[in-house]
Amino acid sequence: MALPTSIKLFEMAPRDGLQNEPGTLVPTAIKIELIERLANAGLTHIEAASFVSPKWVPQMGDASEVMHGITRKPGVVYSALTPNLKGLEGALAAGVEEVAVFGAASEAFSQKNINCSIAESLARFEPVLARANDAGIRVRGYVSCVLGCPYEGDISPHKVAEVAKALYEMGCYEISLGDTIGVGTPLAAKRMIEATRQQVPIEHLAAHFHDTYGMALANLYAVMEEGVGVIDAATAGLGGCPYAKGASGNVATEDVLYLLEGLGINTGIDLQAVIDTGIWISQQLGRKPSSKVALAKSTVG
Ligand SMILES: CC(C)(COP(=O)([O-])OP(=O)([O-])OC[C@H]1O[C@@H](n2cnc3c(N)ncnc32)[C@H](O)[C@@H]1OP(=O)([O-])[O-])[C@@H](O)C(=O)NCCC(=O)NCCSC(=O)C[C@@](C)(O)CC(=O)[O-]
Repeated sequence: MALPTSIKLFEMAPRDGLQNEPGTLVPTAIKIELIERLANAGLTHIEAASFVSPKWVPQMGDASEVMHGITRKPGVVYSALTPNLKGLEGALAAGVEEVAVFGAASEAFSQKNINCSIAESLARFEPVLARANDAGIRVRGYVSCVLGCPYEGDISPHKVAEVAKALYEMGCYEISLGDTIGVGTPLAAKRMIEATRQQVPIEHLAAHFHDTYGMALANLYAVMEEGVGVIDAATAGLGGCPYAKGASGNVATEDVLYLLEGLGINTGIDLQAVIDTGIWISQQLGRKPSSKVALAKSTVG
């Protein structure tokens, strides 16, 4: 199948990128500056915060302050994770204009991550969708562990399709399919998409691939060939998941942009500005960006 002619990038660094940062809390001002720099670089969808329990994910404990603190750029959607009604109410009070619920295709991961079964999570999301609908905001849905689980191992593509379908039928406008621990390979990624697109139209599917085994770009190319046109990525390749030990961050935004430029797919995003932002945030965190493109195009290496 031909590759999509346009790709929407969903930037994850402020949320998925920072939620698992070890050590001291990243200052709110740094998070705000990161979000503003990303918007200025041309990213139009930025997952900015997470309204989850601060006991579970301390780095996201200042979600409200972050959302209140950012200067919003017209045309940019600043979204946040909301696992339940409490999170949604916090997000609404902070002026969030799009939220996301997050489930899993693995029972064990669901328990570790959000302390309930898959069925309980779906039941918990129903009132979140209803309230968000009343408030006039869109809800994205995530499915974690679509290509493998740290506790259960292999995950059936049919289980992924089943959970994605439930979220879509509940009203999620887009379903982001997470290779949470980055174990996928291209053929497995294709098979997972083939099964899921039977239940959810391909234009409502997004790829959210972590790069633990260095396969994320290859997997993205494979699912783009299946028609996936939305990609989640984190500048500097920041991140990991608190409930998936050893998992590295999302595929780096810089690397995805370089791939897309090479394919002649224009995103309107300024690659150099993203590289600079990745170097800046990595310096704040005391490390180098994990983006190969950033390292190749700069002197930080
Ligand atoms: C879902 C819960 C809250 C259930 O946690 P729980 O303990 O089962 O919830 P509860 O309803 O029994 O409440 C317990 C306490 O948490 C509070 N609470 C309850 N809800 C909230 C809230 N929204 N915001 C703030 N506080 C909250 C609640 O008020 C209470 O406070 P206490 O009375 O003990 O002081 C918990 O398990 C949690 O916060 N988990 C966080 C999971 C998480 O953030 N994981 C990382 C994101 S998912 C991910 O990274 C994957 C993804 C999306 O990127 C895709 C991929 O890569 O695959």
